[in-house]
Amino acid sequence: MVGQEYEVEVGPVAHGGHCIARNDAGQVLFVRHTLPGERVVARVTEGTAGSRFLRADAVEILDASKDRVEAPCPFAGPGRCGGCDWQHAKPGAQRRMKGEVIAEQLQRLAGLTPEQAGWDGTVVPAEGDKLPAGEVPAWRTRVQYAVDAEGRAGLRRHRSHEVEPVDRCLIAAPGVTELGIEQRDWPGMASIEAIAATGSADRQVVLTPRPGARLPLVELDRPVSVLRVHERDGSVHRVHGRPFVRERADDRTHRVGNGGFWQVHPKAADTLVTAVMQGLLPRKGDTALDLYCGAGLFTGALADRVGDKGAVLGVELGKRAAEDARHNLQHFDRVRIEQGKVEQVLPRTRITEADLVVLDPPRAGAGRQTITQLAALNARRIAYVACDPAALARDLAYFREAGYRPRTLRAFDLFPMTHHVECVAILEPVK
Ligand SMILES: C[S@@+](CC[C@H](N)C(=O)[O-])C[C@H]1O[C@@H](n2cnc3c(N)ncnc32)[C@H](O)[C@@H]1O
Repeated sequence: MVGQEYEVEVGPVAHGGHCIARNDAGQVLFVRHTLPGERVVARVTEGTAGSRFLRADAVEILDASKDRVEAPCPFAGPGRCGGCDWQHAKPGAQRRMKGEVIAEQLQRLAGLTPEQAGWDGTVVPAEGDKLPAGEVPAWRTRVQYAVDAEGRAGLRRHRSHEVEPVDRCLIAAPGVTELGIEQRDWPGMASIEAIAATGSADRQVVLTPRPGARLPLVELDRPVSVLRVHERDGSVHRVHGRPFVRERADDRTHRVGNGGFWQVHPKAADTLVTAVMQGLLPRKGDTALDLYCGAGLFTGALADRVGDKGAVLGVELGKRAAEDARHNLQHFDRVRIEQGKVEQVLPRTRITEADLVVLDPPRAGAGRQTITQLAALNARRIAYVACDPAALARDLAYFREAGYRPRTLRAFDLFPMTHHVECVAILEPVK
C-alpha cells in the first residue's frame, strides 16, 4: 500500500497540516503538501488496504489552488523536512486554514459555532510578520536540530527519525541562524537545541550526545552557554556559561533555565500577555491563579496588575521552571509558586476561591478533573491559553458542563509556515 498513488480531488483542511481526500475504495486520505480544492496525485506514505485512513503526500499537482506558491524553502516537499507544513501556501491562506481548523474543532468537540465562542473567525498575524510575497518570517527562537550518522545537523523528516540535512532554516530567528549550527559537524551528537533569547544577547546550545559519545568542543563565533542532556535520564547539566537565558516580556526579565518552556515566537509572550490581560481585566486586590506557569510569565503580569493588596499563586510541574518562576518574581511579596501537578496542588493548597484564573496547559490540555476543580473556585473570569485547538475544544466542553462559557476567543498565528496556532479563550460563569 505504501507507495501506491491515487489521483484525488482534495477536500477541506484537517488538523495536523494536511487536507482530506478519498480514494476509490472510500478510504480517507490525509494528504500533505496540497491545498483544499486541488487535484493531485497522492502517494501513500502510511497505512494498509484495511486501514480506515491513509497518510499520503501530494507528489504531482494536476490543478493548483490559487493559494499555492512555490515553497520558499528548498528543503520543503514530500519526504523532505518535516518542520513546516504550509511552505507552499500564501500567508493569508495559511491563516485562513488555521481558522478553518479551529472552527471545525470547536464545532465537533465543543458543539460551538464561532459566534457562540465569541470569535470573529480570524487568525491574527504577529506584529511584523506581514512580509512582502516570498519572504518568510524568521520567528523560531528555539530550534531543535537532529544530527545524522555523519554528524550533519538538520531537521527531522515528517513522522520519521530520519534527518534532512539543511544549510539554513528559513523560519529560524536571526539569533539562531548566526550560531551557524548547520555549518559545522557534530560527530557523536544525537540532537542540538539552539536558543536565541528575546530582548537579551543570551544564546544557548543544548547538546544531546549519542550513548557513549564525547562532547565536542563548542567554539562558535559568539559567546554561548552550553548545556548537555544526559542520555541516561534526560537530566540537563551545564557545560559552560550560564545555565539559563534571560527572556524579556511585559517589561520584565525572565530567567529560563535548563530547557524550561518559553514561547518560541519573539512576539508571542507579549501578544499573549496583552490578550490575557485585556480579557481578564484584573483589578487591584484581586486574587489570581496562574496554572502551568512555567517561568512565571502570566504570574508576573497578574501580580503587577493586582497590586500589593492582591495575591497570585503560580503552579508549575517542572522543578527547575518553578525555581525560575520564584527567582523571577521574588520582588513580589504576594506571589507564591507551588511546584507540582496542577491536579494535585489545587486540592493540597485548599484554595476555595479565586477572582481570576489563567491556565496555559501543555498540548494535551487540562482535562475534566482539573477543569471541574477550577470551576469550583467561582472565578469571575478564566483565561485559557491553548497551543492545540483540539485540546481547547475538548476542555471548553468540560467547562460548559462545569458552568463556564467562552466570552471571547482570539487566535494568533505565532507559528507561521506550520499548522500550529495559539488561541486565547476568556471564559465567564453562565449566569
Ligand atoms: C505551555 S507551557 C506554559 C508556560 C507559561 N505559561 C509560559 O507562557 O511561559 C506549559 C507548562 O506546564 C508545565 N506542566 C505540564 N504538565 C503540568 C501539570 N500537570 N501541572 C503543572 N504544570 C505542568 C510544563 O512544565 C510547562 O512549563
